[in-house]
Amino acid sequence: MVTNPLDYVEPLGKAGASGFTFHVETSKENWQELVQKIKSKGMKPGVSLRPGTPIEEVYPLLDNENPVEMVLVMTVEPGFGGQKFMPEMMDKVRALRKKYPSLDIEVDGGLGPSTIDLAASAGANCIVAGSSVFGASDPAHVITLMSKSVEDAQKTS
Ligand SMILES: O=C(CO)[C@@H](O)[C@H](O)COP(=O)(O)O
Repeated sequence: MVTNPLDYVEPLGKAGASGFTFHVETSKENWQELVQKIKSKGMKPGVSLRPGTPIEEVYPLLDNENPVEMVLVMTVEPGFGGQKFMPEMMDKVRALRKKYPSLDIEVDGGLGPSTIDLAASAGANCIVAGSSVFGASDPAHVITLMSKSVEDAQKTS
């Protein structure tokens, strides 16, 4: 999480990033400028929200003629890996999936074999996982398991 995302759009675009996600909490005044600049650099714009931020705060960024294309629901406070997944954040994922059936919805924080089904069944289709993968004896197995959970949930939704 950075407080001045606009400063990073150009360097990340030059470095070859394909997407750029900024926090709604730090971008209330300039999100439209941010989205425009991110797209002009060939990146996909996304918006993220902290656990204490209501989901309604991202709706204006989606219900817009130049919308963000992904929402990242933080399932821990941003800052560091290894924190505990907050299952109550799945209400936000469910609300988003109901309102925007084809939106990319990402979750980040505490995702692993024991929490992936909650996120997948709520409607998340992009998963950020740190410790559960890098701390596993068989990281490929954990990735396969989580991918399957998301794919299976999408088939039944
Ligand atoms: O860095 C953060 C949040 O800022 C973490 O949420 C990681 O992005 C994922 O780490 P794990 O929770 O999977 O260990």
